[in-house]
Amino acid sequence: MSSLAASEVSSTQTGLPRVSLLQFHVTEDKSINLKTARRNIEEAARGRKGERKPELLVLPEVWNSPYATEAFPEYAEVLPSVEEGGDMRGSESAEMLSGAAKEFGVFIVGGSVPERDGDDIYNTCMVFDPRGVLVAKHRKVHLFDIDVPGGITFKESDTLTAGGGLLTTFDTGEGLFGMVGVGICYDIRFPELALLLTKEKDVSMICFPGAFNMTTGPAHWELLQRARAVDSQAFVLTASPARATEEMLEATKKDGKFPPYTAWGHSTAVNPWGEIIGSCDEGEAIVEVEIDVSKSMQMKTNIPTALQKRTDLYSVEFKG
Ligand SMILES: O=C(O)CCC(=O)C(=O)O
Repeated sequence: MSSLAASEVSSTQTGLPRVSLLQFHVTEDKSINLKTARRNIEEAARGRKGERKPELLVLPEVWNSPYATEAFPEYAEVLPSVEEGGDMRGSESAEMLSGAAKEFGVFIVGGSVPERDGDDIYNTCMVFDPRGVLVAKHRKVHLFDIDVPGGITFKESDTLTAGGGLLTTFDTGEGLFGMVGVGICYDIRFPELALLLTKEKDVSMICFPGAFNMTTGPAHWELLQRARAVDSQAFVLTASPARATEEMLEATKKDGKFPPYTAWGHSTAVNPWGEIIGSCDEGEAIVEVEIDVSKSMQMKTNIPTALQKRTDLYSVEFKG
């Protein structure tokens, strides 16, 4: 069981809304993953004694399945759609997230899970509101296909299809976080996505469930979050799976079913000024932070880059 790390939490009770980032271990056993996620949601949603409870939780990328292209088709579920009112019956992961959101009265950015839709498999994030209603669904737009010799080779497109909807948002209301955007992991490398979320949807916060690795994690994870926060002038929040222990990696190798994946961890929250306001290391953790959304508006007013674009010379265009 993970625990709230005191050093990661603001000690003052300011009355500002809060967000918790959930970082937990993922195994090959889906039923264990579901229980672990549920237990972490419950622990995070209770908050710290005597302090305001978090209003929004963020789970990691691919938390119900091993992070392996071979595993995605096997673990994929038919997920509800926002348009059809969110019928959860095809998905035990959606059912769990929706039930927990309702029980604890909290927004849940449900990390991501493999989604089956006909012959296609997507890497999909579902967002539930405090009534347990599915309010947004983001299919990872930019697939993680990279080859860094001596580092990491990964090709999500071996089994996944890229999502076709770039700008995924949900509204939490003015008293909380306003408009919130969603991307998944590799999506964070594309500044256009964050810029368009600000330009078209005026978000003040962007959540990126992610699972960086031991090559690009130390080099780029924090850098990309701080960069996206500054260029979109919004809070950036990430949640990663906890890094597998040596024991867990050995067991995965011995079992031989799926190649082991070593996540970088380090779930992090960054404010629009580019400062880290909460983070953890590679182990299981719940990172709880206060969010003052007025900081996003302040940045947009004080350093009005959105109004100063030389659109006569260049543009970043949304094609719908
Ligand atoms: O961009 C990276 O370096 C890692 C991305 C990743 O792990 C992912 O998209 O799942």
